[in-house]
Amino acid sequence: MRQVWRHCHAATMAGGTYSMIENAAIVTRAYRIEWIGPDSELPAVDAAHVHDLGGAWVTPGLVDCHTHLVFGGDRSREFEQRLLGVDYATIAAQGGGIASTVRATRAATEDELYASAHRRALHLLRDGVTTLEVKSGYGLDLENERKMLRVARRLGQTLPLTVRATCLAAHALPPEFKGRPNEYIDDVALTMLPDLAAEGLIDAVDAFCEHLAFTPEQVERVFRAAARLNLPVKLHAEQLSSLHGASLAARYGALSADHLEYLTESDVLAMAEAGTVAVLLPGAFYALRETQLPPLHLLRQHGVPIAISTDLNPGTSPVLSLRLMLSMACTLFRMTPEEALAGVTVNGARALGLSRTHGALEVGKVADFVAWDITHPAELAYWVGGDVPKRVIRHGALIDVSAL
Ligand SMILES: O=C(O)CC[C@@H]1NC(=O)NC1=O
Ligand SMILES: [Fe+3]
Repeated sequence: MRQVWRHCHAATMAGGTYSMIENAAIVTRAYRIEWIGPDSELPAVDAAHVHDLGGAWVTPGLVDCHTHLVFGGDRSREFEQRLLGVDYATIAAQGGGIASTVRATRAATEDELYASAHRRALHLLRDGVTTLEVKSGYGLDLENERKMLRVARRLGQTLPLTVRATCLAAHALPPEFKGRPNEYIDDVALTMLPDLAAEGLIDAVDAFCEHLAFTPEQVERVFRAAARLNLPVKLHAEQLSSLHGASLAARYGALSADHLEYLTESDVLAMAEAGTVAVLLPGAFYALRETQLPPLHLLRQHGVPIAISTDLNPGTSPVLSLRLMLSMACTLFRMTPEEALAGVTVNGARALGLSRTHGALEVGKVADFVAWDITHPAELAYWVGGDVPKRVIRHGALIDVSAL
C-alpha cells in the first residue's frame, strides 16, 4: 500500500550530512521508501493515503546503537551515596557497582526484566528512536545471559522498534569466577557464545576492555570465538585508560569501538583502515565527570564515522533521552549539530551493520522517519531536555506513541 507524505522538509542524512530537501515529499510502499524528492517533482502515484506533515522537518528515525537497557533494579541509592562522600571502593566492598546489578538481574524473572526494559524503551521511542541496540552483560552465566537476550528479542517483537541484540557476557567477572578471569573467558568463548548463537539470540558480540574488566588478550579470545560463529564484534574500549582495545577491535573488523576517551592516533588509523565506527557516549562521560575528551579532531582528520548513543545503563549512564545526547555531544564534545544528528542516524545504523537498510531517507531503505515540529534540524541538539513535538513513522505507519 502506497502512502504519500507531503508539506515537509527533509534532512535525509545521506552520506552523513544533512543532504536537505526543502519542500519535500516522500512516497512509501509497505515498509520501504519508494521515492523522495522535491514536492514539485512528485510523480503521479495511486496512494492509499496522502499525509500533510504541516511543514515539519523530517529526519530518519533515530538509532540508539549502544544500550544496556535490560537490567534488574537500579543504582539510585549508590548515586546518592557517592554524593554523600562514599567512595567507589567502599561502595564496591559493600557489594555495589555492577555486582549489585548482576544480583538484581539474576534474581529477576524474564517477565520482570521485560516489564522494566519496556518502560525504558518507551522513553527512547517517544524521543524518536526507531532502531535500538540492547546488550546483555548483567547475567554473566548461560541461563541469565539467555534471559537478558530473550528480553531483547521480545522488545523487538512487541514494540515498533528494530532491536539488535548484542552479547556482552565479557562485561564483568561474576562472583563465582572471582580471581579466575581466564576460566570465565573460556566459559564465555566455549559455551555461552556458541549456545546462545545457536538459539538465534545474538546479532553481535561485545566486551569490556579495561583494567577493571578484561585484558586485550582475554578480549581477543572472545573475538576469536565470535569469528568462529561468524558474528560481528564491537568493543567497550579506551573508556578509562589506553589499552589499544580499539586497535584490536579494528583488527577484527569490528562494527564499532565505543567510549574512546583515551583513544590514540594509532588506534584512530586502525579504525579508519577497518571502517570501524567510533561510538561516543557523552552520558557516561557526564555522569562520571570524566575530563579526558575523546579525540574528535583525530576522528574527523582520519575520516572515522562517529556515532552517538545513550549507553543507557544503571551505573554510569542512566540516560533516558537520545536527543539529550545530541546536546551533550555538541556542548561537551564540541561536535556540530549536523555531525551529532549523523551520529544518531546514518552512523548509528552503520555501528549496527544496518547501513544497507537504515539510517538515511533514501529509496529502498526502511520507511522509518520522524516529522519534528522544528524550524531547522539544529534545534534537535539545541534544546536541552524537554520534548520536541513529533510524529513517528515506523515501517511506513504512523505510530501513536501515547497509546504504547
Ligand atoms: O556500571 C555499570 O552497570 C555499567 C558500566 C558500563 N559498562 C561498561 O562497560 N562501561 C560502563 O561505563
Ligand atoms: Fe556501555
